[in-house]
Amino acid sequence: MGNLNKEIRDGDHPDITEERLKSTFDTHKMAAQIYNSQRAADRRNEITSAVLKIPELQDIKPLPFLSREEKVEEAARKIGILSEHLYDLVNVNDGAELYHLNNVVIGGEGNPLALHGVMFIPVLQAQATDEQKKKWLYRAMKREIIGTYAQTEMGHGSNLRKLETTATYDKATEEFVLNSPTTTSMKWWPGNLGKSTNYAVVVATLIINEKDYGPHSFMVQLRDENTHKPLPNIEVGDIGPKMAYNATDNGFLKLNHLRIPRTNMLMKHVKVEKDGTYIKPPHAKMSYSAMVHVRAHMNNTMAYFLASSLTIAVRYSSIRRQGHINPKEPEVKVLEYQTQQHRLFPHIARAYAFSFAGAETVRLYEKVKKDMESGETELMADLHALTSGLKSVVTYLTMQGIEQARQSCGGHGYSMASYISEIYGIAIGGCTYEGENMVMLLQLARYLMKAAKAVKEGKKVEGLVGYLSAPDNRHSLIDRTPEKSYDTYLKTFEHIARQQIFRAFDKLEKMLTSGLPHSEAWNKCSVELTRASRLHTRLFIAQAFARRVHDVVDFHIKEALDDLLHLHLNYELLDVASYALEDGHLCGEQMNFIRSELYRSLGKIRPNAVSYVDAWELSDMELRSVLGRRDGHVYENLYKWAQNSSLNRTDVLPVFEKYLKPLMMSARKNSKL
Ligand SMILES: CCCCCCCC/C=C\CCCCCCCCCCCC(=O)SCCNC(=O)CCNC(=O)[C@H](O)C(C)(C)COP(=O)(O)OP(=O)(O)OC[C@H]1O[C@@H](n2cnc3c(N)ncnc32)[C@H](O)[C@@H]1OP(=O)(O)O
Ligand SMILES: Cc1cc2nc3c(=O)[nH]c(=O)nc-3n(C[C@H](O)[C@H](O)[C@H](O)COP(=O)(O)OP(=O)(O)OC[C@H]3O[C@@H](n4cnc5c(N)ncnc54)[C@H](O)[C@@H]3O)c2cc1C
Repeated sequence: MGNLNKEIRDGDHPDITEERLKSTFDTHKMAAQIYNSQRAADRRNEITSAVLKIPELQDIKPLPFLSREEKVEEAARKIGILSEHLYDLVNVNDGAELYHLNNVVIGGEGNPLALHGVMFIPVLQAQATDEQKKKWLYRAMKREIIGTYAQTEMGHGSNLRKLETTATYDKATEEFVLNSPTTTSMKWWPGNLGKSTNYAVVVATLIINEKDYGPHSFMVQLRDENTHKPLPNIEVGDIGPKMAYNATDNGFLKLNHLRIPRTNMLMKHVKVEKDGTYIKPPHAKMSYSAMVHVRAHMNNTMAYFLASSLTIAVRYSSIRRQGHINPKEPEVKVLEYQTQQHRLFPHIARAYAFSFAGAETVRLYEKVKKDMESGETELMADLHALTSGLKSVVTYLTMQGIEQARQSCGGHGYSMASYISEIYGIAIGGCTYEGENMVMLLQLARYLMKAAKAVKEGKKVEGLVGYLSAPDNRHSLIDRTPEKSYDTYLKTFEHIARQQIFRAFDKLEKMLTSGLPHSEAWNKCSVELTRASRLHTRLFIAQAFARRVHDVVDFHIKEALDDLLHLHLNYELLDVASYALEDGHLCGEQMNFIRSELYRSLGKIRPNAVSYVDAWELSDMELRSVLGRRDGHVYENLYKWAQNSSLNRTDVLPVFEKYLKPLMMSARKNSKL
């Protein structure tokens, strides 16, 4: 039998090999859990190997040394080369394969086709009629045209009902007139809008006979297909540098009474007839499908970002030696410190949890998408609630985890050589895009309040909120169950979420009864409401983790996942324990029990720590991190990496003659006086 950890190679740093030899599970079999099938895990590695054989697809130099313009150019150059090899490298109908290809070759900072693939094509698939698909979708899929999704404006992103861009129907010419009447009405932020795309699905407020019908989607050609020059009545450009995503040209767009044919409104579900008659869609929010598409996939992209930074931090912690635990012995790997383990291991567990919750979410999304094609909309509210909560909680916890990973690498974590700060910048965009986190937590809260009302009225609720009408224990039985039975943990999470949901509900009801208008009462309860949404979502994540562990057949994989789940449940419970202490559901003694289980878990995870992150099978090419190198040879490569700095091209910079020398000369002269 070969090594269980598949990353072991001759010549690697002995400290990292020592870690890998301790693995109790086959890391490639674990990858099958993370990527949902052995085939998917195999394909990732096959794609990486194939890419490594194409020299033009390698980074020209480490990305942090490129200027913004060079980053934009480098991403476009690679997209061009990828286009030639695409059909040999991936199954183009498999989103996971495309995403992996993107991560290996280009990385997370963006590329000209990102929004084209992530939103433009999905919105056409979901909202275009067959005729419209013939006109745009098939061309888009062949990349004859490149598009984006232009919704957010300078003045409005969250509140779509107040978008200022108007699409006014002109019955006489059977056209819509698209207009940006104010500075704040300019589209602002859409990815790749600035310079790369020649088409956009523009979301504008539909006006017919002076009546406002709310946001609708329109296809707009932005640029000439040959010259790429902006078309008349269109002003378009880049919004400038951002915290990250700097290979992406997020853009602005001003439409000056631009006329487009009536048939450019996406009309699969909703229609404006020639005479201006408006025909409603089966569900008012069907036009929000592209956003739900991205939200449903965000758990997995966040899990990926979190796992990337943890791979870097855990590998580095296994070769970084500093300080002593036993003064008579050599300096220890920093991974031996309990504080380091506590800082990193719970986030490893979260990355796995997000991936498992993500798989369930994508399954529900696929079902709803299929239902919607035939006009069936029953599950849309469930999906919207679930994805709203998850996108908010998962992005926020990912942000925390990545920052802990960075700090756990000490000074070198702060260097771009770690690449963690770039991953952080990219990932935290997710707290904002696709619905600002608080706004989306409040969307979930609407759903939870409806369920709470039903329960109060004596009705039974089911599905995601079924636990609200299930029997509850007054006191948690957490310390009175056999090992590896997680039922009592999950029941405790249920209790906490239920209590908070009803606390928020009661507060809201009390305010409404006192005569406060609903929107004011809602605002005054909104912190409590967002807490309810978070607890409900964290319960779902824990349940999804437990469901996956329950389903695993392979003994060693199950045992290893079980250890992570145990850590997850204890860590997360401690994080939210104050809610259960408040009403005596948990007592001080049980808190001690949870704490000691947590510490025991850290010890159990420790020997497998490197293998848990190796199981994500993130190649050096995609990690782009000196600290996270698979072979553990960090120090010599850190020195090599620094040689890329343009400041090192000469021993003496011109600034010396220009500024520093005069400064020192004058100081010396003065001190002689
Ligand atoms: C050749 C080479 C190939 C190489 C391969 C390359 C491939 C590239 C691959 C990978 C690259 C990856 C790159 C990733 C890039 C990152 C992408 C970033 C994308 C970011 C894009 C955006 O941000 S787009 C803009 C997003 N904007 C938002 O999300 C706005 C948020 N606001 C809203 O969504 C809405 O305003 C609101 C939901 C908050 C409120 O809406 P509204 O005012 O209309 O409703 P109400 O609050 O009144 O609610 C009424 C009622 O409706 C229900 N509801 C709302 N939404 C939905 C819904 N979607 N579905 C179902 N129901 C919904 C709501 O719950 C209410 O129900 P009630 O019953 O009345 O309570
Ligand atoms: C990296 C990145 C990529 C993006 N890509 C695209 C794209 O491709 N296409 C596109 O159309 N857009 C894109 N966006 C825009 C993005 O979708 C919006 O910025 C986002 O939806 C948030 O909206 P906002 O900017 O209006 O925030 P605001 O709503 O102005 O948020 C500001 C504050 O107000 C609070 N707030 C607002 N409303 C409420 C409320 N009702 N209740 C309580 N609090 C509230 C928020 O919680 C937040 O704290 C992108 C943004 C980023 C950062």
